[in-house]
Amino acid sequence: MTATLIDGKAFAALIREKVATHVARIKEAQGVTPGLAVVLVGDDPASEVYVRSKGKQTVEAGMNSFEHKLPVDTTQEALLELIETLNADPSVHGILVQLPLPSHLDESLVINAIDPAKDVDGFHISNVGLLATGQKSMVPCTPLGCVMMLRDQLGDLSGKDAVVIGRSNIVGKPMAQLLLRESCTVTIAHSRTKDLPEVVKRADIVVAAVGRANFVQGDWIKPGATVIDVGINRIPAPERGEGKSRLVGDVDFAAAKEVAGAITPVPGGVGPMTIACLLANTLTACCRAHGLAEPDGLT
Ligand SMILES: Nc1nc2c(c(=O)[nH]1)N[C@@H](CN(C=O)c1ccc(C(=O)N[C@@H](CCC(=O)O)C(=O)O)cc1)CN2
Repeated sequence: MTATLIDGKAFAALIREKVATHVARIKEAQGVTPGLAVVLVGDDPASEVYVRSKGKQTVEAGMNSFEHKLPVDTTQEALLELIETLNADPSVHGILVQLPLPSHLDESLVINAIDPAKDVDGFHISNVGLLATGQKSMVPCTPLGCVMMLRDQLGDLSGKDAVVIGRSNIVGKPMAQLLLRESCTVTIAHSRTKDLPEVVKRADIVVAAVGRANFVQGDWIKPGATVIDVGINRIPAPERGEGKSRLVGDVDFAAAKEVAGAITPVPGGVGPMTIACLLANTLTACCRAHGLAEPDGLT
């Protein structure tokens, strides 16, 4: 059996189109333009690429992009001051601080300084609590993208057995909450889980978010299961030439695709959905701030 490939790149393009259409509508009808402020501290090359991409896609969707690049030795005080300013700025509907932050900065303190209504990453403790208690919140972008792809692939998710491998605050835990919201039966597995292959084998839905290249083996997958690979791991690829590398996920894709019913590739699966969902969250935050109707299917 060869699995259906879930094309995250194409799906993300559809989400961006939907966002752009709604943005054009509220600009025309209400004179409101959603604005996203992205804060980058330091010069991590991967973060610079993601931030550039966020700015470009924000503008392409018709929204305002405000980029704040701060030096690596920025103090906590200066960063908190910038966040205060952005919190108070009515043209900014979404604020995102690119992670990881340099090690001298306290990530939790910084994230929790963002106005929860503008927290388009959904990482603020208030949004975490709202999501966990089934209330309206801002939802973290990567898990939101995963659930959108699952709904598109499977329709109603209720009653499905889902395993999330990984318990990070950014992906694993919110992913589990979102699957619960969809009425799945959810297991969160992690490094101490006993008989992980057996646990995974029971699942109709497998979400791999462990950050270990090719960790999930093909023979762990239940035939016909849907596999969402959140991992982005760069590994050496000497076959491409000296010093070359390539991206792989947390799932052994070649083996898993022979067993699964559907699977996301890496690259081109979950990754592109992250930024598309950031645009969707920015639009949602703007609509909420102005008391406007929220677009369907983006939360
Ligand atoms: N504040 C945040 N920081 C970080 C987040 C986040 O959601 N909020 N997520 C990641 C990085 N990230 C966005 O910020 C991100 C990662 C990957 C992709 C993506 O499209 N990946 C491509 C491959 C890209 C490549 O070739 O290197 C793919 O998987 O196809 C987009 C966004 C950490 N920080």
